[in-house]
Amino acid sequence: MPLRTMHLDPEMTVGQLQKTHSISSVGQLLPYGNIKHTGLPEGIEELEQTPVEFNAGKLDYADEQKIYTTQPMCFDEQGRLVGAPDSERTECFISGYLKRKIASTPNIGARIPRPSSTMYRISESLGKGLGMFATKDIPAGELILAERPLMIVPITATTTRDGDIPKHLTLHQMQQVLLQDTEVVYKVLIDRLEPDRKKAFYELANSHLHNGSGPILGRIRTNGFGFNEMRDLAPGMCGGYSIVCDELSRLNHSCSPNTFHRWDMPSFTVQLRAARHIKKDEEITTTYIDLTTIAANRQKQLAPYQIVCNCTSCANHSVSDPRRLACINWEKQNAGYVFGHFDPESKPALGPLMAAYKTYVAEGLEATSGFGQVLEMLMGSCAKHGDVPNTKLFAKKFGVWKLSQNGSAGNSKELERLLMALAKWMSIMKTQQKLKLR
Ligand SMILES: C[S@@+](CC[C@H](N)C(=O)[O-])C[C@H]1O[C@@H](n2cnc3c(N)ncnc32)[C@H](O)[C@@H]1O
Repeated sequence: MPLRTMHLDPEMTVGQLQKTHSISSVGQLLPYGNIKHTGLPEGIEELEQTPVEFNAGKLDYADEQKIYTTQPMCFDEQGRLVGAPDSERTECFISGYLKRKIASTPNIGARIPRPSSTMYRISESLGKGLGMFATKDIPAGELILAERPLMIVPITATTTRDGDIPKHLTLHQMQQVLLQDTEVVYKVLIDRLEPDRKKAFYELANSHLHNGSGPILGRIRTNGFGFNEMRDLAPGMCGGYSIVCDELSRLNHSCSPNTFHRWDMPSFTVQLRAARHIKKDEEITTTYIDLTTIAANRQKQLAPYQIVCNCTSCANHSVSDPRRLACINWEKQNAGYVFGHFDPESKPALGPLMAAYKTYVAEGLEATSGFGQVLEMLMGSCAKHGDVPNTKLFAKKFGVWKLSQNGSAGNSKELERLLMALAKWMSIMKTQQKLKLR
């Protein structure tokens, strides 16, 4: 069972805990809220950071070895390794496994995609600090921003004390040691950031002021994104990473977010796209949590961010909860659905599909995979029923949804391909129907 889900006695000692768990697994148990005794316990000296070697081209590390590295690697026309420009460098503390995975990505260090124009401003958002707002109408699927992160670090607290933590410390004290050590380990990265990027990092919000996290870790915990593509998947490792950006860190949470975000390995960027039409001056939002649950559970998930959400769904939970439950049930009924494998021989009833579509839209859940599923099934079902206008309509919507998930640069091209494939499929079906009629 992951340590995170266990109820451990904070007064249990390190010696007792080590019988069943590794020290590093305690780093996953980051405390939040107001903690009484923070800082290094008496008698524990501050961690001394040993000199750090940076070697961009070196790859022969053990999978689990954690290394400091500046990414992404970029190559000149002759194929020689050159760094990215200062303002486009990401400072990382990652495993040897992940460094190799990044290095083996085709076209790594690709150009950062640029949106067609500037579409947002950062300004005050009532009761939420700063936020991101649309400066024009943004159509669904549009790229709003692609940003190379400031830093990438493990999601857990980290130490280089290696087994040197006294056995008499309590779990709570040990957490505090790990939090302090993490600050020392990550300071190396922050000090390597180009001055404007370093300033941008320290200007980020920090909602972890009273739990023992230092100014660096507090900001990382407040602002980091996590992505499946950036995980340690080598045997025996399951570590996730926290990816901290500058502008994208200003995205506030909503339980009905109007954007998708994804990690694009070749350009080494986090990419933000509109999940539905966003009106000028509307706040641009993302989600920090799992959306497919009722308001009370969402509030629990938001507690570590010190957020009491008052989005429309939370504020009107008596109306919203039944709709969310309908979406959750729909996803359960269709669990195991594989995109692109819609069975043209099946003829799902249009009524329940249209009802599911309307519920997702009413709940503002366009950014979920369930919504993509509804769109693809609707597209197929309309085609099967010979409803050409609605097939086109849902094919277009599904194309936009898919684009936002996959993020290929040429949006109209991908859509065109999808429509052509669909047209071909419909003409085959028409021919089949004709053959049946004869
Ligand atoms: C990633 S930052 C977002 C940007 C932040 N508002 C700022 O000023 O830089 C996360 C923090 O913003 C605030 N926040 C984000 N979404 C919120 C919401 N829906 N309601 C209240 N506060 C929110 C919380 O303080 C949270 O810890």
